[in-house]
Amino acid sequence: MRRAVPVIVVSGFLGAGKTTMVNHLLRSRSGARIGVVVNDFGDVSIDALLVAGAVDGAVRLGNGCICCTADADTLGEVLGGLVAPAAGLDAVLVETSGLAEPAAVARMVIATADPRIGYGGLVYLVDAENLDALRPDNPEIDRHIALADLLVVNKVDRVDARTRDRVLDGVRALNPTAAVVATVDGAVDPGLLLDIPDDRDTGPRQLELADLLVAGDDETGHDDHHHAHTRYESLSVTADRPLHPRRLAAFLERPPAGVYRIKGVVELAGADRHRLVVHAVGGLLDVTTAPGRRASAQRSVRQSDLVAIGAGMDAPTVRATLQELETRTDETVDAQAALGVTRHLRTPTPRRAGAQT
Ligand SMILES: Nc1nc2c(ncn2[C@@H]2O[C@H](COP(=O)(O)OP(=O)(O)OP(=O)(O)O)[C@@H](O)[C@H]2O)c(=O)[nH]1
Repeated sequence: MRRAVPVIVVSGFLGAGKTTMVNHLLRSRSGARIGVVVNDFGDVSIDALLVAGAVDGAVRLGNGCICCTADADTLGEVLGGLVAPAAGLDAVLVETSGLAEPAAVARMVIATADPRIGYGGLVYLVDAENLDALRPDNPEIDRHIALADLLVVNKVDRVDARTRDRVLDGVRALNPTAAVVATVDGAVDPGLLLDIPDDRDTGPRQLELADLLVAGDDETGHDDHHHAHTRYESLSVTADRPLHPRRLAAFLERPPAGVYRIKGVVELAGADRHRLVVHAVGGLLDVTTAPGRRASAQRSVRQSDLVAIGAGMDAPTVRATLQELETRTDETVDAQAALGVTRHLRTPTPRRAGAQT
């Protein structure tokens, strides 16, 4: 079963750099095909859409603020067209107007009840240059920062290092669990937001899951001094024993600070084992049954692979939490435990008579 297409809500105060970031992602040649829903079509350059080859994936949602003028049904219809398999999109970005209530838009995406649509999280852009001046008159900014799954502190080229660090500390204080990156021109690393497909010939070489891991460990220096701030980190584990469903559910629903999204193929322990593909962002889970059961020459079919992707993660804590997901040899897991994860399955596990799980 095809995974639901993640729909990522991009929000931020007027002029924070939302369109700049969306255009950056469209131009990034990541290999991911991205659809865009914008409040003001004029904001997204057609050039960028052409570069990304995602011309069919752009929808303008009337004039006016998305959270006031659209309801879940309207947005659901628009998104339904974009996530149709024929569109072949890997992700959809919903860029809200600068005055939108991001929680309302996120709720609309979640409320669409279309199994092809998955909520991809709330990305909130912060204007590093103007945050201090804006906060007193716009108290909602603090609330929006607190709600975000990923905070992009943009325009750091417009402030000195001390101000940048103060703004970063300030947003972390308002939202201690979100992943936080500092950017110029919204240049977030696409791998933080998007799954980079490995089966399309759109560049010299596509990033694979394994590359994400390598990218996270690669600390080679770069002359671009912003690079270190904009890159994501990823941590992974491979477990030979099945994972404990309750610990896995807790990890997916309440990931450690700095983790933006989690993905993996997991084998659950319990009387009725399931091999599942899990994706999580912002505590929302997208769980499907893993396709096929073939083990490759190197991999055991019982193995679980999990990757946590984020920015500003405490690596030892995340790694330890990942490692603790594996069941211990002396541990028994009751059959009910799996429900913590399987209740998030979008369709029931197909069963064959006598099938062993
Ligand atoms: N110096 C600097 N300018 C930036 C940066 N990011 C965006 N800008 C500029 O800031 C202005 C606003 O950026 P947009 O991307 O249009 O911001 P927006 O959040 O989409 O704006 P609204 O749609 O009006 O809410 C543009 O002129 C951008 O070129 C940055 O990191 N540094």
